[in-house]
Amino acid sequence: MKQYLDLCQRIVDEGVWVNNERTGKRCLTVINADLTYDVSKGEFPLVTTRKSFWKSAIAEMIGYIRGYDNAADFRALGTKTWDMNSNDNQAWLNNPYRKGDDDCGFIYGAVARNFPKPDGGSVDLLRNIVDDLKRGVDNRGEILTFYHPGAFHMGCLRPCMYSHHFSLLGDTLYLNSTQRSCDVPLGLNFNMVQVYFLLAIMAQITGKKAGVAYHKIVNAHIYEDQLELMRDVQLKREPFEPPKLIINPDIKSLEDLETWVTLDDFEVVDYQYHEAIKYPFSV
Ligand SMILES: Nc1nc(=O)c2c([nH]1)NC[C@@H]1CN(c3ccc(C(=O)N[C@@H](CCC(=O)O)C(=O)O)cc3)CN21
Ligand SMILES: O=c1ccn([C@H]2C[C@H](O)[C@@H](COP(=O)(O)O)O2)c(=O)[nH]1
Repeated sequence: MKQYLDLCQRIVDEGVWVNNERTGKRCLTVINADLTYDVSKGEFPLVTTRKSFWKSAIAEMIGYIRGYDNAADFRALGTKTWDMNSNDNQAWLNNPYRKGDDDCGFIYGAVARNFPKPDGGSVDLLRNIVDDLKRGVDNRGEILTFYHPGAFHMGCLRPCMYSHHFSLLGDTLYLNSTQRSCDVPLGLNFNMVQVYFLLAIMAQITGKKAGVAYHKIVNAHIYEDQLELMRDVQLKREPFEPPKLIINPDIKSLEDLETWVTLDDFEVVDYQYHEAIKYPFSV
């Protein structure tokens, strides 16, 4: 939590205004931030200086794991986060690849579970990583990537947290996640939860101990219409002690995550938080 608040304060104090063409808004921006979550110690990075809808964040990551490409599927799992990007962005609405209402196109997990090979066919990156880790193999390239520049024109948004690199030291699993672009008031609130969750659940389904997750952010920004709420409301609040994330121990495989798992399999205990803040969302 301190790491999050320090980053927010750094943007307020040192950020540079940058015009963003896609959204037509200005963003107060810094370059490079490194956040660390010790999953072995249960350091769940949930924001306490406003109510965080952590279930939405976990639902989004499960949707990526399942390879979803449709906002209706994300909604059925428990998150509305893809509604606006799939249905409210004019450039995407005009895109001939859009298959209809709620279609997100070729994004995130849809790419990673079906990564096209230049010589034909595709690779299921996640399946391969899970199979390797289960056998105790780390080939120094256990990289779950959502980033395919040759397919950007076929999706509603380029992936922001685009790479998750897993490593084994003995039977302890580590994760390095990289994010190219970060909406600190809204997106990061979810992305921190997702990095922690991804390491915890991958350790659980591969039979390894969870170690540390390292979260690298390149462009960290606050949109102009979010700044006042961040500077004058959220940053004036005192954080509470962090809560704990409890995951159903019956989740034992990638197939479990793909089939029967719901948000009822996750619980957050001892979550004390300040009241919700509604930050504007830029499509
Ligand atoms: N501008 C922008 N920022 C983002 O963070 C973002 C995107 N676009 N596009 C793709 C996804 C969608 N994400 C989202 C979308 C909506 C919320 C949001 O509205 N959060 C509210 C309410 C959440 C809820 O009720 O479940 C929040 O207060 O956190 C957060 C992240 C993260 N990503
Ligand atoms: O997981 C996510 C997804 C998206 N974001 C934010 C970061 C940016 O504000 C926008 C994406 O815009 P680009 O023009 O494609 O950079 O969404 C996030 O923080 N986390």
